[in-house]
Amino acid sequence: MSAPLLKLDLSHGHTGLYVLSAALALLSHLAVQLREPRAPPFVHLFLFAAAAAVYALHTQYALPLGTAAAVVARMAGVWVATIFASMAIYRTFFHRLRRFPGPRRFALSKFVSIPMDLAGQRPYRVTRWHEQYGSVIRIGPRELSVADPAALPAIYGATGASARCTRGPWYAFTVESTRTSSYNLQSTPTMTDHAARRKVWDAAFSLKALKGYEENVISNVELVIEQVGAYGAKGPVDVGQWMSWFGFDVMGEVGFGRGFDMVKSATTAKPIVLLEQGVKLIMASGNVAWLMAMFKYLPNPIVLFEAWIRETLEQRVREGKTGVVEHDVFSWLLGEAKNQGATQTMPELNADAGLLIVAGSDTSSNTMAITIYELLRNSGAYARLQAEVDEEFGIENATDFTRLGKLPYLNAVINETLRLWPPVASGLQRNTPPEGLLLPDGTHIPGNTVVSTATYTMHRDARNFTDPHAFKPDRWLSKPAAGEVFNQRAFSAFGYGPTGCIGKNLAFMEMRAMIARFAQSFDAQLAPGFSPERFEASIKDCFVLVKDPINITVTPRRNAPKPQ
Ligand code: HEM
Repeated sequence: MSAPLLKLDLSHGHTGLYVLSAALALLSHLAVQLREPRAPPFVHLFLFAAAAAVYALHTQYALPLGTAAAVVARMAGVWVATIFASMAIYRTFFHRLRRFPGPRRFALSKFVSIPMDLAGQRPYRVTRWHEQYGSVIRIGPRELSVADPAALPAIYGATGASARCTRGPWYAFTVESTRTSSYNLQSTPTMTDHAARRKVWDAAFSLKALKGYEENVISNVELVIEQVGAYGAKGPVDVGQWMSWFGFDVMGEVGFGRGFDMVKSATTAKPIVLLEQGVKLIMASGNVAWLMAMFKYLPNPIVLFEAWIRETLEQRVREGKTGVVEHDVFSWLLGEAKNQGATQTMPELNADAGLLIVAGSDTSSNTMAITIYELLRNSGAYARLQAEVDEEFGIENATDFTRLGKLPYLNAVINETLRLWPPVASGLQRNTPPEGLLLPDGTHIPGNTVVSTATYTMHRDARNFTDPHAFKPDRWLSKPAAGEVFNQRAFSAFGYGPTGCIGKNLAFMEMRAMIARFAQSFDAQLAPGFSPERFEASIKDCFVLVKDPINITVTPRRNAPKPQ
């Protein structure tokens, strides 16, 4: 037996070992102070140290293996308890964010946020905290939430300190959870790299490119109208489900020429089932970096969806070379549309394909479904929309995108729905640069702080919108009356600045055509027994909005315009 590296007297028990664990925990805290552990190496180190300790106690101190393992398990317990206590004390009394108000528990650890995110309650809780503590609050150990519209340019703007911000840790987590481990456009950390990458995407969403997608959008809208008509003749339909199928079908086809045929088959395709499970995992586990990064080592929906994307894209690239595919987003990202090669690597393109499906589907489909819900829930709104569409289009199908863009009430109902139910409801995290950020109200946000604006909160704030919880499309149509407020600067459903939604125009194409054609084709009502209160309480923010079915009855229009 060789001499022990560290001489410990274990003849009077193991107290010395536990004191050593506590001391190591304090040293570990010092090592990771100001930074949250980000990646599995941290966990690997811990597991390696534990295994080494068992081995050393067994071989160097002749403890039986079982006893050595039990002692090390207790040492690990002491280590964990000490580091948590040390972090709690530091974060409460010494941290640079200690002066910001907010719910105390949430300042101690991101673990505390997991149940809230699993339940999809983040925007609602954050709103209550803002009401209680003010406009700038601490919602995590090194995280602040801001509910002041004037702060949007300061945090997300293209110039000044905001341009030196990087994407917050949540974006890195979404990358760390994948095996490709490649950034997509949205998660690209620095604003300079993002701007370079966005140029490629800009071409795919130019007016010329959008024109190429029109036919595809229209044929998918028409298929929904046909299917909802057929299924609606048999009984109530869940309009949320139909819009979701439509959203994915369009994104598959417009994205890379590969629809999922979900509207046609009235079933959810396997990759989409995986995706829906995966995004919930991201939302909940994204609070704790190393937890998220562990997922990629286990079979889980995210890596299975990733594998599907990889195969689909490889096939798309092969087809592109034969010149078969045109008019899809990837014809631009792959450089086919301009007869050039792709400027991005294959892992980057895979990551972007995943982003396209995630960012472009549930966002628009939730908005379409909830717009139809709001129109049916609010007396007279649906009939008013029908009248507007009839007046413009008569017996012609309402699919001319230029004319749809000019219908005031149609656009107002979509915007009002986005205000009440923004599909990206929680804040978009930024990491502040070393010098920090100055907000317009004079608040200085220290460097290396995670900060975001609270979209849902600002949309539901009576200081920005009179009667903020009511569906009132008219607020978008005329100047506010005396004593009323309409602060359009607070409306940030599509994000803000250079990282704002690139798909906004495509989303509006889909939403306008779908809602107008729906109103033109059907008389509709919320199904008997449907409870709006229960439905609204069911809406959760699980990275995408998750909600109960919206059951409605539809019948062909009785008073539709007739040919002259
Ligand atoms: C009602 C519909 C939509 C809403 C409310 C919405 C909202 C948003 C928001 C808030 C962001 C900023 C996210 C961030 O900074 O992390 C964003 C980014 C993005 N959206 Fe949308 N979106 C919608 C539809 C679409 C559609 C249809 C597409 C695709 C065709 C799309 C593609 C993207 C992409 C690629 C980004 C990342 C942009 C970047 O980082 O530069 N979105 N969207």
